[in-house]
Parts: sequence; structure tokens; C-alpha cells
Amino acid sequence: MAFPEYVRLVEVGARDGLQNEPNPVSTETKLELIDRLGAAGISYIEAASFVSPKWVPQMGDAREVMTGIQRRPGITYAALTPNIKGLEGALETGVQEVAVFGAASESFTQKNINCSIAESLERFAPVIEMAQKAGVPVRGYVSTVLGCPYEGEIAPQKVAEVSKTLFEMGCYEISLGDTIGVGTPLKAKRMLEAVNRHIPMEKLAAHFHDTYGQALANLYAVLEEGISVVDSSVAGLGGCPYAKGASGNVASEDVVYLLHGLGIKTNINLQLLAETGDWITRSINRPNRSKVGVAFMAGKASS
Ligand SMILES: CC(C)(COP(=O)([O-])OP(=O)([O-])OC[C@H]1O[C@@H](n2cnc3c(N)ncnc32)[C@H](O)[C@@H]1OP(=O)([O-])[O-])[C@@H](O)C(=O)NCCC(=O)NCCSC(=O)C[C@@](C)(O)CC(=O)[O-]
Repeated sequence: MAFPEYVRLVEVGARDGLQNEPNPVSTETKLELIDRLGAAGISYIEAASFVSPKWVPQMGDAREVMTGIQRRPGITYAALTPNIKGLEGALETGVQEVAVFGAASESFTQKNINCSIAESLERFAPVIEMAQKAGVPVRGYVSTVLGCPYEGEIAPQKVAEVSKTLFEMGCYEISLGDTIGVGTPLKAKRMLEAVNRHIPMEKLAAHFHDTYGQALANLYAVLEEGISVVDSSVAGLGGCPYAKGASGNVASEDVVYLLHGLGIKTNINLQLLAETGDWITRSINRPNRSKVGVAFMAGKASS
């Protein structure tokens, strides 16, 4: 199969990227990050998460973030909403899209959202229904698609089952999360094939973490299969609070560099994106995990 002509990046740096930061990140910093990402040409920004602040304190300012964004035309600003309480909060801020998040592993679902897979799906049904009534599209995440921190291997069939259910419940797109970054290209392809038997490729997204340094290789593999939506995080920020040792998402700068090298359009200004990665990592005192970002900034410093 040929590569797609255009890939939409779903930038999750402000949410997945920051949710696990041990030190508080100010609302002001989050808002500047979101604004810079928009200026760099990102068209979809996952900006916040309406979850319990007891579970994920770093996302406790979701309302302030969502209402503080200077919205740019053509950009979708989205938020995670695990239940009706979260959705109500998000809708009050005029959120444009929301996402529910399940997993293909029972243990991870328990640790992450305190219920079984079946209960999570029951809980999502009214969330999806209410969002749709409000005219807000719902994205569905499925975590642990290539491995679970508690259960190890996850059967592609299980990933397909949960994905299919979320899709049939009304999620317009299913994002397949390698939460702990253990996947390899062949595994990623096999998992995608299993899901694609039930869901069209254009309704699927790849959400790969880079813990084992395989994320770009895995992305290349699924791009070959026709994936055209990729979740990533500027400077490779992030990790999941309920997946110990999981490092950040694949870095947005690295993904954009790969895509442009393959002749795939993104409408993203890589220089501005690299500057954003440099700025946020300095602001929160983190290493920049984007090789492309570091190289770009070194080139700029020496020129
Ligand atoms: C889902 C719950 C809330 C269930 O948590 P629970 O304790 O079972 O919920 P509950 O309904 O019993 O409520 C307990 C308390 O939380 C409050 N509460 C309840 N809901 C909300 C809400 N929406 N917003 C604010 N507060 C809320 C509720 O009001 C109550 O407060 P109290 O009466 O004790 O003061 C909890 O488990 C939770 O918040 N989990 C969040 C976990 C999380 O955010 N994980 C990271 C995101 S997933 C991820 O990163 C993976 C992904 C998506 O990136 C893809 C990948 O990489 O694989």
C-alpha cells in the first residue's frame, strides 16, 4: 500500500506530555505551549484532561486551560473526558472535541480508570451519547495495544474487540496506543491488521510511545499500511501516570521530519515546532527527547 499524501498530527504534548510531570506546570505555560503549537501549524491540539485531580493533579486546571486558549481558526482544541462529570466540565468550556479512553488490558483499565473493560464501555456510552447530542465529536483511545505494564503481551484480537466496540458506540476515530512503547514494526502491523478487519484504516490513528526507541520504526510500518493520523508530543514529552517507566510519546518534530522526508504533507513548520520543543523543555527543565529538535536548535545556534 502507498503512503498517504497528507498526515494529520494530533499533538498531545499539553495533555499526555504534561500529565505526569512531578512539578506543577503553570496554566500560563500550558497556554503558551498551546499557542506556540498552533502557530507552528498543528491543526489538532489535545489541550487538557477533565479527570479527577486526585488521580492526575497536573490536569487539575483543565477548565482554566480550555477557557484561556486564544483559539486560532482551523484548529481543533480537544480534551479527555472519562465520564459524565468530565464531559460536563469540558462542554462548559466550549470544547470542540472530546476523547474517551479505554484499554485492551483488564489490569491497566483497573489501574487507570478504576473499573473493568466492560464497566468502562458502559461508562463511555452515556458520555458519547451526550457529546453527540451537544454536537461534539468523540475520539476513542485504546491503550496497551502492543503490551501492558501489568499483563505483558496483549492479543491483537482483544485490541480489535475493544476498538470495534468503541467505534460502533460512536467514536469517529480510534487511536491505538502503545502506552509503554514496547511494540516493534511487525507486531504493530499485525495488531493493525486485526483492528482493520473491523474498522476502516482512515478511522484509525497511531499513538506510539518511544520507551524502547521503536516508535518511528513502528510508525513507518503503519504508515505503509495506510495510517494517516499520528499522535505525537512535542519534544517527546510525557508518560502515563499508570504505566511506570513509560517514556514520552514519539516526538512531534521527529515525526514531521520523517513524514516530510517521505514526501508526505503535514502543513507544519518544523522550525517553529523545534523552537517550541526547545522552549517548553527549558521552561519545565526537562531534556529534549526529540533528536530532530535538538539537531535543529544546534544548527541554529552554530549558524
Ligand atoms: C475515571 C476516574 C475519575 C474514576 O475514579 P473513581 O475514583 O472510580 O471515580 P468516582 O466516580 O468514584 O469519583 C471519585 C472522586 O473523583 C471525582 N471525579 C470523578 N470524575 C471526575 C472528573 N471527571 N473530574 C473531576 N473529578 C472527578 C468525584 O467527584 C469524586 O470526588 P470526591 O467525592 O471523592 O471528592 C479516575 O480513575 C480518573 O480520573 N482517572 C484518570 C486517569 C488518567 O487520566 N490517566 C491518564 C490518561 S490515559 C493515558 O494517558 C493513555 C493515553 C490516552 O494517552 C493513550 C496511551 O498512551 O495508551
